[in-house]
Amino acid sequence: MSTPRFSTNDVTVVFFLGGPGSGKGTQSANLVKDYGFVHLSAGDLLRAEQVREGSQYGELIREYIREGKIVPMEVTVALLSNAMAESLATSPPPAGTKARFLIDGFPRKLDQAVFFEETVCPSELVLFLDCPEDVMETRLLKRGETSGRDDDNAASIRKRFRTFVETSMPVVDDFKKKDKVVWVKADSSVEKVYEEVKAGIEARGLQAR
Ligand SMILES: Nc1ncnc2c1ncn2[C@@H]1O[C@H](COP(=O)(O)OP(=O)(O)OP(=O)(O)O)[C@@H](O)[C@H]1O
Ligand SMILES: O=c1ccn([C@@H]2O[C@H](COP(=O)(O)O)[C@@H](O)[C@H]2O)c(=O)[nH]1
Repeated sequence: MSTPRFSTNDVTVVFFLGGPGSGKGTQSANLVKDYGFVHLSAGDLLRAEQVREGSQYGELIREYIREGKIVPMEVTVALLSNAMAESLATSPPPAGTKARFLIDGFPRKLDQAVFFEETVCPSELVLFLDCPEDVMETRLLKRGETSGRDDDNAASIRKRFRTFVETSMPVVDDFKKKDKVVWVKADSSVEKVYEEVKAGIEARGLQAR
């Protein structure tokens, strides 16, 4: 078995999961401000790689995202791992503290979770936003009016929901069995959801910084 690239002595990884439109990006902004997390969105990293000049993965990523499918994990894990290394090199955490990474929208498949924890860093916690599909759909269609995202349309949203239920929920269930999940209902206001997020992570020992 390989040694993870980052030690849990230096780095705290929190995976942030939830259906498309459940509010992960929105809540991440609060968590960065109050808890000193570095926010790494797997979807954002993939979208940046998609348009990077010279990327060999641009077309593949575009197709997977439009179809709501999960990009092969080697691509995503390399992007995340490199982003962590770059963050540690350019913005190290305050002396005597561990860097905190909030990894948004990843892992979305069981093999990704295993591969990341074995080769990059074991996670400390999984924060999960639980939101009904009809609420998420309304939010995504509204976001689609301005987001410019290829996948914020009715057809892609349906495919993303299906992938989430069939492939990503088993990841949450697996972490739940390991008692690693902070489970938050996410169909109320941004402020109310954040109160529950804070209470949940603080109960697991993560304090504001
Ligand atoms: N609690 C909330 N109440 C109402 N609207 C919300 C709430 N949380 C987020 N939104 C809005 O819903 C949309 C989706 O939120 P956000 O982008 O944070 O979701 P996400 O889980 O990161 O989605 P994705 O995984 O598709 O990127 C945004 O337009 C956001 O402003
Ligand atoms: O680990 C990941 C994360 C994302 N994707 C692909 O990107 C889109 C959009 O992700 P968001 O989190 O909604 O920004 C997702 O539907 C997947 O196609 C991925 O393949 N792997």
